[in-house]
Amino acid sequence: MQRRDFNEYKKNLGNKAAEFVKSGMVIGLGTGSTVYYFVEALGKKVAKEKLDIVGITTSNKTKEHASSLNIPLKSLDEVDSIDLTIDGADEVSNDFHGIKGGGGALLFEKLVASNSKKTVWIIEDSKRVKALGKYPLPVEVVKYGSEKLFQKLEKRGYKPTWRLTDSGNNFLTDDDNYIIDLHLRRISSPHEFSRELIGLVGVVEHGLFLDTVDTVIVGSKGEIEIIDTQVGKN
Ligand SMILES: O=C[C@H](O)[C@H](O)[C@H](O)COP(=O)(O)O
Repeated sequence: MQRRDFNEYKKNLGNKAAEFVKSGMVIGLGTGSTVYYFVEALGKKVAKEKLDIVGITTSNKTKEHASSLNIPLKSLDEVDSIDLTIDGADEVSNDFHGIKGGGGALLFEKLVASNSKKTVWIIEDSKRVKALGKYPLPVEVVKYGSEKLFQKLEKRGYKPTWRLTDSGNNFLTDDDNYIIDLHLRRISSPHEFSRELIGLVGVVEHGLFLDTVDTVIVGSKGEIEIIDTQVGKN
């Protein structure tokens, strides 16, 4: 598929997601190239309809983008809860678990999602999979001792790689941590694996988003499908 078509998909997804936003809401603003179009659409909607909303961002990048469009923003600790979060995802399984963090924003995204009454993901159809794991699983780790942690993950057969910048330095998250990507191919028991990763000292968070999403908006061949996942919040 051509890049232009991809961007068209993302634009349609962003516009559709903006329809979910109503005046008076506190809105979680995800991160990524698909959410970019949602933020664009939201900015237009705020200006045109004089919507009274507050956005809670999940990355510095989204914060800059939303501010440039005059979307009113607050930090997570300044609000009681979030009514609705719109975010992207890297992979979504048939049972609606996801891998996120391709852009490195997993920690703040998970904080925002776990404080949201409703979470919506906007994805292209190609991101739907039977089982998670083909997409590298990001693990955010503190810098200190991270080489030891890397070796531990290697010994367990999880095929870790350091997330690097184009200039070859360690990628730094907005919270100033490193990311190790795990190349697993298939995660057969995501809940068990989530507990295992979180149990490792030095792991701050990982990109498995389990039992999180209420609605998935999928873009395929110019069509948009809205799937209510019926996933109960934990
Ligand atoms: O850290 C980044 C986020 O989890 C993104 O939501 C995810 O990587 C999907 O991004 P995109 O819409 O650019 O594919």
